Amino acid sequence: MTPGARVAAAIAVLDRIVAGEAAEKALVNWARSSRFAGSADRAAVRDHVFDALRRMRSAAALGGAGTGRGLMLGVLRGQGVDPSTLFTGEGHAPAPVASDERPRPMTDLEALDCPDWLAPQMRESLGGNFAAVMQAMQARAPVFLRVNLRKATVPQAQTVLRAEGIETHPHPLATPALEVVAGARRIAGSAAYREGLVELQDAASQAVVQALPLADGMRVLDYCAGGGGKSLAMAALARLDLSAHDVDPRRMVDLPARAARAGVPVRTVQTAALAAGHDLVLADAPCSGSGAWRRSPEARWRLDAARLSALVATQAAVLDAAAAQVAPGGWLAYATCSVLECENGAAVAAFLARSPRFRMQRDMRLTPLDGGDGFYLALLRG
Ligand SMILES: C[S@@+](CC[C@H](N)C(=O)[O-])C[C@H]1O[C@@H](n2cnc3c(N)ncnc32)[C@H](O)[C@@H]1O
Repeated sequence: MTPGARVAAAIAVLDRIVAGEAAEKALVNWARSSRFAGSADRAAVRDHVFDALRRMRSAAALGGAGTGRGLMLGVLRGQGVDPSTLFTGEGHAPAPVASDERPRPMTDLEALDCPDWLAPQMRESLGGNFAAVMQAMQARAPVFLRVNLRKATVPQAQTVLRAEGIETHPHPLATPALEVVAGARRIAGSAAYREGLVELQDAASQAVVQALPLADGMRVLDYCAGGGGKSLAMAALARLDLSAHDVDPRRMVDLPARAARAGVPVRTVQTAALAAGHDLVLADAPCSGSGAWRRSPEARWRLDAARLSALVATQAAVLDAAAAQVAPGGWLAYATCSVLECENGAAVAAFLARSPRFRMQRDMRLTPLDGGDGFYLALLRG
């Protein structure tokens, strides 16, 4: 595909997303109906689409319309690319830019790609960092790996990765964290990945696990395990008696194979089989994902006030249920990948007010300005 044809494909995919289709589904549907597209084409179209989703408001203003075409015009203008070099009308490229397809002025919140309704809460949560964090979330997220310290040291993993064309730098957010600076698309096929030397995991997610008071022999429950990213990271740090649980056990289907590849023991547990008395329970609760909007940019536009209140209610229920699994004197660790205080400090304050058995020991707030996703962690002792 020519660069112009890739832009035209992104416009078609964006039109479907604007009409309500989920981004991943729209991309898969496009790829299925475009067998001529190779992997480099698919990657380029995906990058265009996700660049537009990260900047939907500012791109619409720069492109003069909120359609797929307007968004792509705006994305290119925002990147300093003259759209007329791609909108040529030749072959499969989009039609030439018309004289009325001009940028229009934008508000401060449009320029920051912040939904109007959420701005007051975002400002209150982020204080003086509001604009800088919103700007950081307009960019692509770095790719991070977690070195599995059970199998390799950080320099050893770097050497193996380099031999496969993957260049990395250690990242200060967490000891096993590597930022990938070249060759990211080779990771999934690399021996280092297949043999469990490294896992894909955001550096802030790794920092959250590193901040947990883990020690050999502890009985630990990952209460909201999902795919088990944090279970695996915990198991790599200490020799634990570790159980992974999720209200939706289908999310954990790949976990036994991932644990085997990593060479760590993780037991998956159904809700009915949960047995209280854990030294540490991690509740990595479902949340708005407002710290991870670089990675999942659609979430920013799909969130609304009703969904946010429902999430806060779920977080309260998760905290109460997870707390019941903590042994006397044990730890309850509450985490979200949100930067919103209603899901973070306020959720924990409300929990502590109704659960006098627990005391706050420390908490940690990370934003994309620290390099990884936005994350919150509260360590409570019961
Ligand atoms: C943020 S994700 C977990 C991500 C995972 N810990 C990781 O690091 O890859 C939240 C998970 O909580 C689960 N969940 C939602 N409600 C829950 C509940 N009431 N009890 C337990 N898990 C729940 C969801 O199914 C989802 O997999």
